[in-house]
Amino acid sequence: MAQALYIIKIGGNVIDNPAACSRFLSDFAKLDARKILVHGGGKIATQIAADLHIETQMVEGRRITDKPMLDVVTMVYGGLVNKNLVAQLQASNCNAIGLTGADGGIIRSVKRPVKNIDYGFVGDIEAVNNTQIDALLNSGLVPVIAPLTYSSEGLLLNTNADTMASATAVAMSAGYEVNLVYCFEKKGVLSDPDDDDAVISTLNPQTYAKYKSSGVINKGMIPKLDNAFDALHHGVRNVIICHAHDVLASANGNAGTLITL
Ligand SMILES: Nc1ncnc2c1ncn2[C@@H]1O[C@H](COP(=O)(O)OP(=O)(O)O)[C@@H](O)[C@H]1O
Ligand SMILES: CC(=O)N[C@@H](CCC(=O)OP(=O)(O)O)C(=O)O
Repeated sequence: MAQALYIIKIGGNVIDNPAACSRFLSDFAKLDARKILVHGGGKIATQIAADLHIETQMVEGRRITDKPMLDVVTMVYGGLVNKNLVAQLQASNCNAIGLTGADGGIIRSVKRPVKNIDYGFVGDIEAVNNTQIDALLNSGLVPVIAPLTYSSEGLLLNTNADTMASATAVAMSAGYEVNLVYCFEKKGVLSDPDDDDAVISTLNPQTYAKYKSSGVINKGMIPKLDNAFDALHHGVRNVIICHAHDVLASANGNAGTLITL
């Protein structure tokens, strides 16, 4: 059997909460396996853009990224967030290396074509260089990947972090048994939005369709789950959605929502 690899995605609500984030990072550092961290940071980008009097516009969970907004997300994701995560992991004896999709050419995308909506400098992933990522893992490094990609024309493009994690998980499945874990600020996918303990233990496409049509699953959870099912359809072994505090428990299958086909 191929070796296990954990690809863990951490969302912007946790990154924006210093206590929750440092608890997560200390647990992530303890995870004794090959691992990759993919991070978001949408909430901080929105705050810093507002400080600079740049308005945020989201359509179906995706940020409209004009040139001023591209500059903000480049500084926030590629700099502020990525380098702080790396520094904290280094302090926990985890040999992290921070990368955008452009570094080492690890994730290439194409600027999203304009149809009804012009998303601006947003990338749709075309290729993940699993050989290059594997070379980093083989040298004992832990990649920490920011939600930015590059195009063959040399553009830097804003790319959703859930999709970065899913595409990386699919590409790495060529050589590993990949466990993809989406960590956020709730205990899992909930069957009652007002009850933080109402965690759905297993979600398959049928139950997903039911909860989605009743409106129980909505907003950012819909693209996250679409990415989760997509990963399972393309060779990823396991997908879990759980609280950032439960990252170690989830690695042992004891927390969150298990996504199945
Ligand atoms: N049934 C549900 N269970 C849990 N969260 C849900 C559900 N439906 C919608 N959500 C929302 O989905 C959000 C997670 O998606 P998103 O905002 O994209 O998070 P992140 O930035 O962490 O990736 C939660 O903060 C929550 O508000
Ligand atoms: C194109 C697009 O929407 N990109 C996202 C990338 C950050 C992200 O996905 O952050 P979270 O995981 O914290 O939501 C954005 O700028 O919000």
